[in-house]
Amino acid sequence: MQGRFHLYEGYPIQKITLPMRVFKLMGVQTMIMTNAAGGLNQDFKVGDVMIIKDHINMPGFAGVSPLCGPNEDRFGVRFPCMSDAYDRELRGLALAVGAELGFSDFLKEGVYCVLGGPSFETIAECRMLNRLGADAVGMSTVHEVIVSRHAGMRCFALSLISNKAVMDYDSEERANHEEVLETGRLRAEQLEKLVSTLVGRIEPNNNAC
Ligand SMILES: O=P(O)(O)O[C@@H]1C[C@H](O)[C@@H](CO)O1
Ligand SMILES: Nc1nc2[nH]cnc2c(=O)[nH]1
Repeated sequence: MQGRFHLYEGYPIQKITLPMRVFKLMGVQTMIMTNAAGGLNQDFKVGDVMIIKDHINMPGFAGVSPLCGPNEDRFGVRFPCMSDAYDRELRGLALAVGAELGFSDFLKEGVYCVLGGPSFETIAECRMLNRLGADAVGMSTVHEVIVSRHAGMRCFALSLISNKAVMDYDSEERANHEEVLETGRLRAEQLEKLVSTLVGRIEPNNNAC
């Protein structure tokens, strides 16, 4: 996809995730997703690339899920499991490929938390999310992962840490979209190399539904 839809743009969540079901019908077995995210983990630096190992679905806590409504049995079960949402094998492969490419210095693993946006987080929100176990915060990806997993596709996702979440009341730093875009430009070539090399190494998913 060239870009994606977001909740903050006003789309119903089922429309945001419709492309995943189209991909499933086209025969796609493995979804690879990327996003820009704010770094909550104090060990993360701007420009780090976080392999997502798990997520916290904040809108889900409030009953906002792409799977709300009658279940589409053609795609998957009513109550899909999410404890293995981010494929362990693909995460391992990405770490290995990243090491081969000399990217280990900026390749991390962690937990992504999705919020609705479009406002960036307050300092209190960042502190809370960090204490809850999130390493990065953003406005996408999780809904897409949920629908992909529901349909039996494997998922792999990367967060580019485009800015550091502000956690300190004395800080002069302010989250802003220009910094997000600039960090994206700086890492674009390496991210492209990482993903294209990874794709070249992925075996077909023989367990796909
Ligand atoms: O689509 P992603 O999650 O990569 O985009 C993030 C969330 C907002 O669209 C934007 C904020 O700068 O970056
Ligand atoms: N919610 C959120 N989304 C982002 N996308 C890029 N940076 C950020 C951030 O700091 N917070």
